[in-house]
Amino acid sequence: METAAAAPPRVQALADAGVSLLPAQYVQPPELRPDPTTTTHRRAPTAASLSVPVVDLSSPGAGDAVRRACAEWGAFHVVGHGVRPGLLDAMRGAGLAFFRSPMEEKLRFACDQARGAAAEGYGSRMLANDDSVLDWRDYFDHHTLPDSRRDPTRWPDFVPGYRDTVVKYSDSMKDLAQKLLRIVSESLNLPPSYIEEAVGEVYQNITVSYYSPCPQPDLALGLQSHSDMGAITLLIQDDVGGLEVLKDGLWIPVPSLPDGILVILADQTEIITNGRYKSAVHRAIVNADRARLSVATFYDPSKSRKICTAPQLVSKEHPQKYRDVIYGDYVSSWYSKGPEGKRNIDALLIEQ
Ligand SMILES: O=C(O)CCC(=O)C(=O)O
Ligand SMILES: [Fe+2]
Repeated sequence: METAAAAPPRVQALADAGVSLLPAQYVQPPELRPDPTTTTHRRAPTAASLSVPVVDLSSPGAGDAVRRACAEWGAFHVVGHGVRPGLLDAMRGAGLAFFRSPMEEKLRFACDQARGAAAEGYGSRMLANDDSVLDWRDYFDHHTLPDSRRDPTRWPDFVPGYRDTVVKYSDSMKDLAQKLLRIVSESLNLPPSYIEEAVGEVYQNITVSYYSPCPQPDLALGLQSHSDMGAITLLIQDDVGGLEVLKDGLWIPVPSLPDGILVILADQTEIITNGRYKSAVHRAIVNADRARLSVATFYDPSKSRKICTAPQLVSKEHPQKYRDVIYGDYVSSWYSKGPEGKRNIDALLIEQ
């Protein structure tokens, strides 16, 4: 178990101190760097025509567009989603105000390392593993649902309106995630409530990530390559850019879309849909000039929930791909091993 003394400094403190060389703990191995010379995953040329699809949820063709986007990308922007644009801006604004506040204020809400890697609060590192390369990122994680986990007194009190904004944002993202899960279920000819019921009671976390300017951005990652572990993630970001999605071996930049929300399918949806829809592998790169902010809202099962593939999607042509899994076991395997360049979900593959 890690001790508080071993905790790395906040990335923002390193950046504010004006370090000109990236500390060794943050240096990625050559093959994982943003522009590696040796890897199968290259970055798309800047003018690449490939970009994450945009689906207008208010249009009659939304169902078909979601089906295509899920099958081809596992990630897509939604517009026409019905969420008040002012709420998206308020959430980004609250997050930014937190990170721009004095360090001693922020540290009053530091996550408790002793409570494990997924503890709520202000933190910097994800993996408990001491030898893993660190992300060039600080974050604030909020436990927002179910209500029994939601304790706003654990969230910043020094940014006016912060707690109220997070509560409103949480409720609104829950509604949108459920609407999307219904569309996703129907797009596979499952009953509309199928995936929502397979996931069970929603465990929602909201993570605000803050990527400080990085002295040597070519050597670092803001957030290493991963897929999200739960069912579905909804992400908003500012206009700085840095999020990339892996598509057919190429890293494709995901620009921010004003008022748009990025939908990212996560691993449990891949298991439930028998791999018809894949979780999207993504990462965040950093830059030397501008800090970047994103807000990810994770819609996850409870730790005790058993996740199983929909029998309707298993057939002779589509044999079951993944073993059933208790969600808590799935999460602990990730925290103990880390992604190691492989997809976590591969550990569940059934030999065909
Ligand atoms: O900052 C981003 O754009 C990505 C965040 C993310 O992928 C995550 O928190 O899981
Ligand atoms: Fe993610």
